[in-house]
Amino acid sequence: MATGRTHRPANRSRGIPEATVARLPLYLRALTALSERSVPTVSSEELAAAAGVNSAKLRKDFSYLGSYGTRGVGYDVEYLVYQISRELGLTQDWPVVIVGIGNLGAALANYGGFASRGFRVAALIDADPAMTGKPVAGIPVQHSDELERVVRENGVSIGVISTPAGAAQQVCDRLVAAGVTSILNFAPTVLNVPEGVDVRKVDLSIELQILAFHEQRKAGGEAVGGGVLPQTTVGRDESTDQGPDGDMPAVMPA
Ligand SMILES: NC(=O)c1ccc[n+]([C@@H]2O[C@H](COP(=O)([O-])OP(=O)(O)OC[C@H]3O[C@@H](n4cnc5c(N)ncnc54)[C@H](O)[C@@H]3O)[C@@H](O)[C@H]2O)c1
Repeated sequence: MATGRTHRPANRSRGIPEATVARLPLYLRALTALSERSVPTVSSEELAAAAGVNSAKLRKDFSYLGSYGTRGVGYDVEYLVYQISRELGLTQDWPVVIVGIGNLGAALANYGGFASRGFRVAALIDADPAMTGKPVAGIPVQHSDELERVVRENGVSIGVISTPAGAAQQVCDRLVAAGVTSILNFAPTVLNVPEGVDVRKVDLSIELQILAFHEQRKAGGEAVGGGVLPQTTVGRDESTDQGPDGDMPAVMPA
């Protein structure tokens, strides 16, 4: 099996840099909050602050969408919500399957934020026969023997893996063979996937390690190797305010 790509510099269809794609959900979240308050327009500075992103970067990102705002007025909130949703493919419903319904899988299944963003949890799958038929978040868990049928019948293209690390590659292979082309992997292991399959990896312990690094630096001011590190990143949200083409999101390419 071919090794999965770990870096995709630009969005396949429109040449949007991957770092911009990673920030679009942040803009969308901030814009949705404005929309809910019926705010009609927003300046790049206000939106950048709400999204936790630098405003020059925001303007550059929006230029990829062909959205330049109106001088003195700003950006039309509703139109930007529509544009970003369309760009992210959120104007359609995405059935998602979660495999591994333990502590994490159950928490994910119970998370209401997926449905409100167009991700419908179509099925829950677990290898433990004792789990079969048990409802989690109102959805009966199905045995992993059913994985291929469930993927096919629900037209699932996004799979979430929350199994132990040792089972993740095998689960991934079965999901891909069944037709899944995007994987969100929570298991602490690197997955190999064929060309054309996207893997994103979430690892909260890595985020904590990065915070620990900064805590250590704040406490001592000394960098690894004895040199004092530059102060520019202190107080920055490194998951959103990235370097020139740097990308350190909480959800990482696998
Ligand atoms: N990414 C993160 O930030 C993060 C945070 C917490 C946990 N995790 C990881 O998520 C995974 C799940 O953690 P947890 O605490 O929910 O574990 P858990 O033991 O509570 O649940 C794992 C579930 O996977 C099922 N399972 C095992 N093999 C399977 C297979 N082949 N097919 C289908 N289901 C299978 C088990 O029956 C069990 O229900 C672990 O790999 C853990 O390291 C990641």
